[in-house]
Amino acid sequence: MMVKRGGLRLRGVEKAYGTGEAAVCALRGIDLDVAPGELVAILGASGSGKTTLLNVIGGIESVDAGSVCVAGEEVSARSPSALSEFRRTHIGFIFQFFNLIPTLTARENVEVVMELTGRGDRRRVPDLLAAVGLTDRADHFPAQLSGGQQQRASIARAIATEPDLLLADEPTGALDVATGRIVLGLIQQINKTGRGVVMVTHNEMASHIADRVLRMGDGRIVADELNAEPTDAVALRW
Ligand SMILES: Nc1ncnc2c1ncn2[C@@H]1O[C@H](COP(=O)(O)OP(=O)(O)OP(=O)(O)O)[C@@H](O)[C@H]1O
Repeated sequence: MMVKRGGLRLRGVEKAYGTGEAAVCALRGIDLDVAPGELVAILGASGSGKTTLLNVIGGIESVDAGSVCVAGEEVSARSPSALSEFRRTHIGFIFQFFNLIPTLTARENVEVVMELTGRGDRRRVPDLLAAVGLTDRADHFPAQLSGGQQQRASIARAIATEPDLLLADEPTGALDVATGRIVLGLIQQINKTGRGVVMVTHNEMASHIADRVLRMGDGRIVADELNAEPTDAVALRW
């Protein structure tokens, strides 16, 4: 039986950037439970706190108050080194602008995270690249790849370490519609292997692939809706 992973429990999470009069309050008391294996989309206006929430879940940002529990582990109140250990073990990230290392090929970008984290099986790299449709571009550098191909390489990299939870920040934001649909399809496939996914998007249509849609406004979750029938990415139109 498939094991579902990557559940979340956030309680009273607050986060501000800066101090005193210049402080910007990005999260104003977030309570959130996500079941293991759920695919959650987060929508909301620019500046509403979506990326901050994703970064708090992924242990990229610390919190000022409250607790964050991911895949059964308490993340808040960890030291920076314990946080990076947590990220290595549990989280895969996908970003809007791919964040590949420009001096490494697609294959090497996948291999290097395995080396750095000591996780994943290097013999699986060809399979990972095949799964994202990049076999014939494996030895190309990022600058020699299209945006969609770079995002596919970054997806292979994100799952190379066998994470419990995939965090995607605007994964289709820099892509055309057809390419975005392919990337969303890959995200959906990864979710079907039991991994949790939290995806920030500006695209209402992209959120239709999710089991659940959260909307943020001014540092709070202002709506939380289950999607009874998530759409297959291949059928998305926008
Ligand atoms: N490093 C930072 N330093 C200071 N303020 C920040 C920082 N990062 C984010 N903020 C502020 O925190 C608030 C929430 O930002 P966040 O990036 O989480 O929003 P968002 O919903 O992801 O926005 P967008 O859709 O534009 O990416 C905004 O007011 C933003 O200006």
